[in-house]
Amino acid sequence: MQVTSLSLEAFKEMDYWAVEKYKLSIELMMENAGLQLARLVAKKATQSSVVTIGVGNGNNGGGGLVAARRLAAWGFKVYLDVVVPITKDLPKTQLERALLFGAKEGIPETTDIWVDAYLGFSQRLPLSDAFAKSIGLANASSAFRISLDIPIGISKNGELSGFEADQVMTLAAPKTILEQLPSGIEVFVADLGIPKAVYRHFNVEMPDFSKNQLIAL
Ligand SMILES: NC(=O)C1=CN([C@@H]2O[C@H](COP(=O)(O)OP(=O)(O)OC[C@H]3O[C@@H](n4cnc5c(N)ncnc54)[C@H](OP(=O)(O)O)[C@@H]3O)[C@@H](O)[C@H]2O)[C@@H](O)CC1
Ligand SMILES: [K+]
Repeated sequence: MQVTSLSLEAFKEMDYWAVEKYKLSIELMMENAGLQLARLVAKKATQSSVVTIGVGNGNNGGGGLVAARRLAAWGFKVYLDVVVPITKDLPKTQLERALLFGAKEGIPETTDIWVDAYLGFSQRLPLSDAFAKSIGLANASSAFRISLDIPIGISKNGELSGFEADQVMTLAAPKTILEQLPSGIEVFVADLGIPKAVYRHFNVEMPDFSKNQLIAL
């Protein structure tokens, strides 16, 4: 029987398969993730909106930085809340690109849309104080809040004690951990470009990305 959502462990395996068997690099998939995230932010934004994108030192942060670059390229005001030093190669390159495109480091006085690309599926709880501080500021602000892939601070059974997202844009396939989120939170799934054969191999239903690469669940 096909399943419609995946555990984080199963998703990591699926992802590994796409990289190994189809030479789909993380950078390519990150580009797809970041573009869809930028589209979701832009739908909510006006040209005067201030967007803050929070990033950590991993591929979740990397996806957020691609979104930052795309949004800056479209003319939006983008700030980056860089919580920890960005030392890993790919996120570091994405940070350089986003800054060259006009994103600014720091948290502005007011934010209209706050994006959580702090940490994704490799997050361990409890979070360090630096992440907890940023989450506190985001939750206390009046910003509309969007999480990339899974919210930072979500527990294994889906309790949301971290970033209080209004929307979550998850990648490639729905994740079971997101099924426990409060019903008011809108969840979207975005296409990473993983082929149907990989979904078939893992017995998971592929969302119909043929018409739309950003689908509301
Ligand atoms: N197809 C794909 O795979 C694609 C994946 N993409 C995205 O990648 C995401 C997964 O990325 P990821 O594995 O790099 O890890 P991520 O969740 O960003 O964490 C980063 C690092 O943070 C650290 N850390 C953990 N817990 C911590 C804590 N409590 N306090 C402090 N630090 C902590 C830990 O580093 P360590 O401490 O182990 O050195 C960890 O490695 C995924 O959710 C999706 O959004 C897309 O970009 C496109 C394609
Ligand atoms: K996140």
